[in-house]
Amino acid sequence: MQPQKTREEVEKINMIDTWLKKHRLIYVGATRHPFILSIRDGTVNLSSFKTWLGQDYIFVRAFVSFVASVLIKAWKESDDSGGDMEVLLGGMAALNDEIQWFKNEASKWGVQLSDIVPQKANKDYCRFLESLMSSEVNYTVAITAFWAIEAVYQQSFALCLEDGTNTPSDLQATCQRWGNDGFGKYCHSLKQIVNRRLKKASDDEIKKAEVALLDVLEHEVNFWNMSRGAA
Ligand SMILES: Cc1ncc(CO)c(N)n1
Repeated sequence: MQPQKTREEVEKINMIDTWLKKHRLIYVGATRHPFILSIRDGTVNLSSFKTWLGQDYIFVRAFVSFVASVLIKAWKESDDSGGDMEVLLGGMAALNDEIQWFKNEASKWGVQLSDIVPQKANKDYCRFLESLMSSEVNYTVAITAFWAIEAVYQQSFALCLEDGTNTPSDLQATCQRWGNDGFGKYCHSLKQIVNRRLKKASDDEIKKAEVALLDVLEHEVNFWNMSRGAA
């Protein structure tokens, strides 16, 4: 007979779900933010949307550098039994598309990207990404943050595509970008990598990864809040 698993062992099998249960309220705060709910119910203020668009373009440029740093950590540290590098490379390819998409979208909405000044929440978030790029931060912690950053957008925008929502037709493409099934599957692959790493991680690494997740959720809420300030 197999020895019974302790509660800690059971929790570690799917650490992410354990954490999302534990930090439910802050997760919901990041994934059902009033800005997203306003897109979903069609009451979104267009100046809010444009603010978000311009700020996110700046964020994504920093994010690409962060993803490159995660790829380097994967190469150096991962046993790569899950094909981590391919998943990360796919993410980078999607970001290449995404930068072009932001440029097209900005010109469609009359947003001049060269004039955008990063707001405080954006600068804080980019600085946080930079701190994770340090070689002192290990792969498990960095990829936990990476998954969380992608998952918040996936969950948020998928919410705007559900049946019975009033998402304005000219914002559908934006919601599709992060809310589509392919992006959902990609986030799921990232989550599996994170869970696999956390199962083998030391207590210290696990603690740091949990803090990184909470930091991401807080930065995401502050990021969404910027658009509200513009209304
Ligand atoms: C602020 C923010 N979080 C997450 C993503 C997902 O790529 C993004 N584009 N911007």
